[in-house]
Amino acid sequence: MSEPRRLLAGLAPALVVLGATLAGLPLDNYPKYVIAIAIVSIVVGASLVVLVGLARCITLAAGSVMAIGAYTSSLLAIHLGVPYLIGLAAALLTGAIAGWLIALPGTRFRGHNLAMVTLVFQSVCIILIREAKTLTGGAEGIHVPAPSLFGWTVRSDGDFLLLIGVLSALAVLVLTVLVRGAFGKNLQAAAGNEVAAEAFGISVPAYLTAAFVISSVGVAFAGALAAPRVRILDPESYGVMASIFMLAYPIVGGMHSIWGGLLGGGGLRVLPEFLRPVADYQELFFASLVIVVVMFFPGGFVELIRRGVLALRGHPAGPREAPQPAVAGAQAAAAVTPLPAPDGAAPLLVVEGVDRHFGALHAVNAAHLTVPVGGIHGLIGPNGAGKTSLFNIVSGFLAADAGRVAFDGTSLLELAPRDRIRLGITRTFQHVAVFGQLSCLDNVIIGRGRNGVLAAIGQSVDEMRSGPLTARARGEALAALDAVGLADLAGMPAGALSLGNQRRLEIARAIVSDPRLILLDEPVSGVAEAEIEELRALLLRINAERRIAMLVVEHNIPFVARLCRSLSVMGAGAIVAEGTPADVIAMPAVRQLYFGEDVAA
Ligand SMILES: Nc1ncnc2c1ncn2[C@@H]1O[C@H](COP(=O)(O)OP(=O)(O)OP(=O)(O)O)[C@@H](O)[C@H]1O
Repeated sequence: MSEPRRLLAGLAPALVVLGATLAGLPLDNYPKYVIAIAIVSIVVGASLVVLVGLARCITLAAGSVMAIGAYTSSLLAIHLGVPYLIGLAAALLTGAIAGWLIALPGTRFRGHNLAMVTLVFQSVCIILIREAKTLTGGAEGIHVPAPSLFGWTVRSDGDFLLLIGVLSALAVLVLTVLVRGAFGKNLQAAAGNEVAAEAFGISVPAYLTAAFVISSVGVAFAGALAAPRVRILDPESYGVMASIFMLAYPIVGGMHSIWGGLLGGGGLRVLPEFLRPVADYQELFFASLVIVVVMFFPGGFVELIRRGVLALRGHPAGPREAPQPAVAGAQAAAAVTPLPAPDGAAPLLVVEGVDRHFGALHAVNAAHLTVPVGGIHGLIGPNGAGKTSLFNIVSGFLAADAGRVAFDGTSLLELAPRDRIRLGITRTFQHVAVFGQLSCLDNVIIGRGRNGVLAAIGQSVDEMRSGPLTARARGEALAALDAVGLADLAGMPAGALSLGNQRRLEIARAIVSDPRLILLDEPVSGVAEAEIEELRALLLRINAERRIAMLVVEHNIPFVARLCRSLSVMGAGAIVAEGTPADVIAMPAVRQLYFGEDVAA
């Protein structure tokens, strides 16, 4: 996408909100009111896209969070005479606290358990507001004074529309930057595949907490914006039905883009105006709409519009993978052979005396192995031998009971998986773990490993204006994609690639951070026979050109034998043989253990 188009795409949702505001100003009072309330719902919808769409966390607490924003700004104005803008800022703060409080238990649960957690928060909040009568006016409600800013008292419907429209456009702009930028992409990665996300420096709990906080800040802000316009605040308006209605915004609009929030929030808020003749059946209509969307258009209105546009352009099927690109050098695959082991290469990864029990089962028993700098070491063994357990201990996804795992002298056992990338260790996965909804380019950018929450927020701002961080990240990622022959597919959603290309994408993601060691977990599992030799050539080329060491767990013995310079064989949790592939595979004990051959015969 060209730079002006990228900027315009980032600004477009906020411009639509401003456009709706300007279009509403000449209208009568009632349409002005409807548009103002619809714009507030757009802010709610866009905020919920962050939590419900990108982070895939269900919430039934949006009503209470909106109430928290509304009551914060209003009570400060009523009881302390706090100016409107400071009240709005306070609503952002209480919204953030509410999001953080929900996240404390919320990040540990998913699905119906999370729904229950948020429902409890919702109920407790509404009960507290109702019972704190002297402060909040209780169930009877409390009158909110007209806000005033810099001497301008906001009274008329036009004034309210202008105020709400401008501030909402700002909120939508901020949310757009976050959703479209590195923060939104990393959040989708965290929600899509926690293990892969953690392996590339994305702290899943930190991102989910940030999603709860950002989403709650947006919803509370919307509550504070709307409060003076609705004039009387009462707790029942923010009850569980309101929460359910708000949850429908991203579901109906579309969960993965800010436009879903706009279409869902704005659309569902305006729809009742068109349903007035059948007002008694409104709720039935809404329920049916949600069911129809979930069943037939899980991508919501956004998906429906996208399909329509593609159909008009004559591409009804959406993005498709182009014919398989040739990997540079693949033609010469058969000629690529492992280099001899680097003479006297220093040990890079050292595993010593590692133990792991599962109950009475001794799954890893005093295991040891060494991968030298620039070496390619294979780990083989029959099913259940303990290879995956040992691999997971090395990659940090399984704790060891005893032993030592050191990388270039640094002990790894105390490090979280996401911290290993900083040392220069990356990995691929037995079951390919690309982030399917993100483009190949974004998958590889995540592989750079600079994925802390604050860094991603900074990167999101940089991406909006295509600053130097973005240019560098894209340049490095494109180079890595080029190295594996996928540069032409950079913009393609990773989930649309063939399995062989997803394996290559994983390799690009693993090499982009310039690691010193890649842990390859069954790299040719499920790959078509014809592509295995290409992948072997690719790995050998990467090893030779970038001097990246590799530890490979694999069942495909011919592949391992032609890729690796040294092998360890596991049997019943222990390392039972090691040496060059030719020597190891020729050992009678290994043939018996691995291939079940009768050595005595
Ligand atoms: N989380 C777990 N809980 C209990 N037992 C486990 C667990 N993970 C592995 N095991 C057991 O530990 C032993 C070693 O399993 P592991 O998966 O490490 O072997 P493997 O060599 O990788 O096998 P495969 O090649 O089939 O993947 C097996 O008996 C397995 O059933």
